[in-house]
Amino acid sequence: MAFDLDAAIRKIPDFPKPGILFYDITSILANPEAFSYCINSMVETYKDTDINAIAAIESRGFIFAAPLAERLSLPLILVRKKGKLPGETLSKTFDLEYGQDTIEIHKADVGPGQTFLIVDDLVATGGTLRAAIDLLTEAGASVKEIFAPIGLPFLNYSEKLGDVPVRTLIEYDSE
Ligand SMILES: O=P(O)(O)OC[C@H]1O[C@H](OP(=O)(O)OP(=O)(O)O)[C@H](O)[C@@H]1O
Ligand SMILES: Nc1ncnc2[nH]cnc12
Repeated sequence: MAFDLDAAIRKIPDFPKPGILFYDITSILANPEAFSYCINSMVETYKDTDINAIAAIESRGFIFAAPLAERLSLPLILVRKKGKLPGETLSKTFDLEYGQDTIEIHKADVGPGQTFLIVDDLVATGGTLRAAIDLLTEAGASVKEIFAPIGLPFLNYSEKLGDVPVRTLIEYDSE
């Protein structure tokens, strides 16, 4: 029988703002079987593909991307919130489900010849991932696919990400 990932995800109503149902991945991390299920599913999916680099979205995306990069022996590039990377950066500001943010990458670590998988924990509006795709593309790399364990397709992320396939382990239909 397939692993019951839904049962491993804590749902918190009205966090961080009224009307938002928060899908909390800390309950996956606190459950070794659930976390292994996520990482092993990713390894099986991407082990024989032509991706040659992984981009991880701060901060919860780092947790899922790092074990995958290590298991597949691929370079791991951090997409960080503004002001955290010490070297020369490219940056992008974008809208979130609940606010606005700016992300950055190190210019020196990304370039032509790289075919990226972008990893995050959850896709909501797709704003973060759209900004990450644009950054990596501006740097000369290409983005082959997006992976996040959780997807919220009712927030219409495919409108923003239609040109890049999104793979998830579980999707929720409404809040
Ligand atoms: O699809 P979107 O509407 O862009 O939203 C999804 C993003 O929002 C959350 O990150 P958040 O900015 O809350 O940061 P965190 O991982 O550091 O908590 C989540 O981890 C995704 O990165
Ligand atoms: N509803 C949600 N739950 C958890 N993380 C999120 N990031 C953006 N929207 C979210």
